[in-house]
Amino acid sequence: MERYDRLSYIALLTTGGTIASSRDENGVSRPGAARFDLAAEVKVVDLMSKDSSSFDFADMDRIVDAVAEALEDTECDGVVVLHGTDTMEESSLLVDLFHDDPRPVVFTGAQRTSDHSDPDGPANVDAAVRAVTDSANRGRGVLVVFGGRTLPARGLWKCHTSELDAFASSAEPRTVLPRSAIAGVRVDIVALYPGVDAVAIDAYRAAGTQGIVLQALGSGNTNADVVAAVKACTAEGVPVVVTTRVPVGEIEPSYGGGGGGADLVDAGAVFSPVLRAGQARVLLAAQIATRV
Ligand SMILES: NC(=O)C[C@H](N)C(=O)O
Repeated sequence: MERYDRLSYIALLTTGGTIASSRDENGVSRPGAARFDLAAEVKVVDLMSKDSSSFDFADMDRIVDAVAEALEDTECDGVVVLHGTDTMEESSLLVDLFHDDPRPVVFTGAQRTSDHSDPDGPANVDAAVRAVTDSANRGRGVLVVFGGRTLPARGLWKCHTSELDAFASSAEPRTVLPRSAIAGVRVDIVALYPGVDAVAIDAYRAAGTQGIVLQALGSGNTNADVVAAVKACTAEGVPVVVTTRVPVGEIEPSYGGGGGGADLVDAGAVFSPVLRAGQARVLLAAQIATRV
């Protein structure tokens, strides 16, 4: 039986977000430093102090590298990452895609600023630290502990703008990729809607996109103009991944008729069975970066 009764220390990486933010006299939130009293031995690494909605792939690479660096120390029992909620689904997935170590990596953050009269950050950090020290979480990949829930990063999406349990997840099986930076990889998301034309897809293709994620309708459907534009992309070797704007349920190519999911597959697109657009984009970028 695996022994896990020793607590050396936990690495706590801070990146900004609401958990580290306070509000000015106009009620506008801005990130500062995140500090907590914790009943565990914690080594704090201040990586960034940004709202996560302004993160780019280079920022996410920095988090991946910092997690890997923390885990190089065998005395480190696991990592907690404090992160804004807006793009937690992207960063936590990217770390998970490369995380080949049984020690837990747990993301958390907050919906309320640190100067709120009843902030949610302290309880979330406390729960995240406890999750890292829980031997049951070894080998589960990257987790998000937030608002009383413990969720796998793979399949995560932010499902509420203000509720304290802001996330949901539809986990899919983990496969781990060789670690590679994704900064510089260009993958674009195209939102589809009734009457959409090929302008956005053609513009991204002209801009040199390396991959396109379609946020399609229903179980993965659109119209014939989009199918033709997808065919032009895949003919040039630009991969196209189909997701949906519907938050829950499987995505599958079950319709024909010229613009259905089956037509998209005939045009060379591939379906993302579970991941929605934000995470499908990160997965495609990582696959392009690692040339899987
Ligand atoms: N609740 C939050 O953390 C939202 C914030 N805009 C962020 O993602 O950094």
